[in-house]
Amino acid sequence: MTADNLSALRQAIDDIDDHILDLLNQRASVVVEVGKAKAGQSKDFYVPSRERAIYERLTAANPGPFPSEAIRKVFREIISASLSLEQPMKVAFLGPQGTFTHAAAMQQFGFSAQLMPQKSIPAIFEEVARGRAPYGVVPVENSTEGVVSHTLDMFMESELKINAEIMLGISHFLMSRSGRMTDIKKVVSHPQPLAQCRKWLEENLPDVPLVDVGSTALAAQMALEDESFGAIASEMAATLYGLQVVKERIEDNPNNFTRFLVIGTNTPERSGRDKTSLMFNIKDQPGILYRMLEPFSKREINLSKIESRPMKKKAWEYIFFLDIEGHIDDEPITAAVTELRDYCQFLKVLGSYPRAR
Ligand SMILES: O=C(O)C(=O)C[C@]1(C(=O)O)C=C[C@@H](O)C=C1
Repeated sequence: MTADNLSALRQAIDDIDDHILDLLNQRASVVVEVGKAKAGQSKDFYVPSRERAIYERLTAANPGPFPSEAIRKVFREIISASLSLEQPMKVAFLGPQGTFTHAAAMQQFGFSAQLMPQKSIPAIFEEVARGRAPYGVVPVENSTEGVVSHTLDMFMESELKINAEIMLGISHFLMSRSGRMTDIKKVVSHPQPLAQCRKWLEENLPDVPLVDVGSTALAAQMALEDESFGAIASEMAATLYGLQVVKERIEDNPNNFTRFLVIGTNTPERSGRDKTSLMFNIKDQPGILYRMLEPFSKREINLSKIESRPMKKKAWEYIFFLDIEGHIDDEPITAAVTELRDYCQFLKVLGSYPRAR
């Protein structure tokens, strides 16, 4: 290739980039108009179903060679930046910076959102309930460790609604100041990641004591202070805190996902592929467990999750959490929930929201 040829190709790229920039600005101007129209109708600024439809339409229409996996990431940032023109998007999440909840919030809301770290799950509910952030992100279940009971318990007291779900593939990284395995005299992390890396730790650091701390990000901060600490945290935490990665992806099960919920004050519009979460307490009667599922099975409504938690106020009474496929405004779902209500002492619809991919 000659130098002339290379500069001609670069000129072609500059021309295309100018065109992309022009189109981005045209798009941003339209989004500002959408914002004004929505404000006039008191509609929500953040519309997860519309965002999902945009990603899916563009991925399906992509002729290549631009990689389809990158389309969501690029448009995630375009939408995030556009949304910030409508309204600065504040999102409370379980901090400190670098937690998996931080990564989930970033995946959902992009870099232009104003992410606000909180000390606890109740603090996130509080920020949203008080209107200091329109949305919050909380972890709800992990594919290997099960539910995050703090989050389910919060729904017992809170009137907030689920607005979206986020699925995040979880990979654990061992990190330290020096990046040398031989310097590690203690391994620190949240109890869940420690449990998820149990086998790897037994095989590779059998005599090193394990220390539980409140979050993976806190573990990363501790490793930054003390060279003899190895922290198990996200790749994002290693970058944020400037730690050296000792070993990547040390989780025993590579199919490790955590599901997060976006909580807000409203119920999002129907998207056509939704999920509804319910919470209820049933009257104690023979056969009741069987009967509570009948309204769903006879309408062929798919249940994606059932979970029970002890009711704190009464011993041996339980609250059920049920996820079903469909939106609460879909006729069969409304009918099934009305029927279920007859067997319940109380029933709360925690939200209808677009299903994650
Ligand atoms: O369609 C809307 O309601 C918009 O506000 C526009 C837009 C976008 O940039 O396309 C921005 C934010 C919403 O969450 C969804 C889509």
